[in-house]
Amino acid sequence: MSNPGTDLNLDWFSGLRINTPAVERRAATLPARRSLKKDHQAAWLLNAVRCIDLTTLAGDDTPDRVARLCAKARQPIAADLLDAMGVAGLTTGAVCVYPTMVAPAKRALGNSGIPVASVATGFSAGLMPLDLRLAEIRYAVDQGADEIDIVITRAHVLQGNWAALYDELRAMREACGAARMKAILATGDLKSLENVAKASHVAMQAGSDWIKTSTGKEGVNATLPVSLVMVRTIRDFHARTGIKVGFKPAGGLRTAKDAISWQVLMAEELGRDWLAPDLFRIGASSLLGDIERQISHHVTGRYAAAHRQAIA
Ligand SMILES: O=C[C@H](O)COP(=O)(O)O
Repeated sequence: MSNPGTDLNLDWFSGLRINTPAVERRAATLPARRSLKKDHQAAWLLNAVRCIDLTTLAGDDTPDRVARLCAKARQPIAADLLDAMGVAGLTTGAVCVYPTMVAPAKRALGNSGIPVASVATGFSAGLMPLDLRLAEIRYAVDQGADEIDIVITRAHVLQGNWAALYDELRAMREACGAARMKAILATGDLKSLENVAKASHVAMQAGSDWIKTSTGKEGVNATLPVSLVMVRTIRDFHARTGIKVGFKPAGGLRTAKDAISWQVLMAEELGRDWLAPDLFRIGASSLLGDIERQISHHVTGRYAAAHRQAIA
């Protein structure tokens, strides 16, 4: 189901103030919370795997590297470990690549049903004329992308130009056609939590299916305080419209502990519906290795040698 969006409603956030110390305090408690932690840790790690957008966004990406990544997306955890846990058919949520790598990814994923996400709109800075950014979206869709991860114009946020932000996002949404859209806010560039919340509102009003923290290329990428602010705007948007928008933290998530912390955030702030790949993705290039290590430890009681785990 995709988000049809709403008109631009500035009054939903014009008086918005954020108590930063309170947000930071609340975020700091999340990694230690018990709700999802100990008992079912392996199950939560498996759930994180099915929500990963397994990503390669490097200048030296090649079709071969993308094919290896896709093989990992199809079989993210060693078969013997999954057998031991009685789990079958586990894949990552998607594979995320640059537009010219969409076709190799589609080929490698075949009929696995795993979606291909493409970044577009002049990733990662987005500083290109709008018609070229829209053309890039259409190219990626034409190549077979199922999901498009766009970047916003940070200047629109920094200048409080909400109508311009809304209009560009609407045009991007339109260019996506049937593909689902993730709006990357690049929160590390937005200067304040108020700006993060306001940009989140506008992105949802303009019809984003997920809002995403970061490109992985900003100086500061996904953090728990920023994520808390974003998921609370998702909650607010849902309360006002009945529409469920997804969340994608991305950039710098590398450990199984990170995967648990962000799932605790989703469960506590939004509820269990937001723990499925339709509404939750983790954008990560190097998280899977640590998750596999922890699952291996869970199954065998010891840590596997690094060479046993395929590169994620
Ligand atoms: O969208 C995904 C990010 O580029 C991933 O960032 P990462 O390489 O820090 O995991």
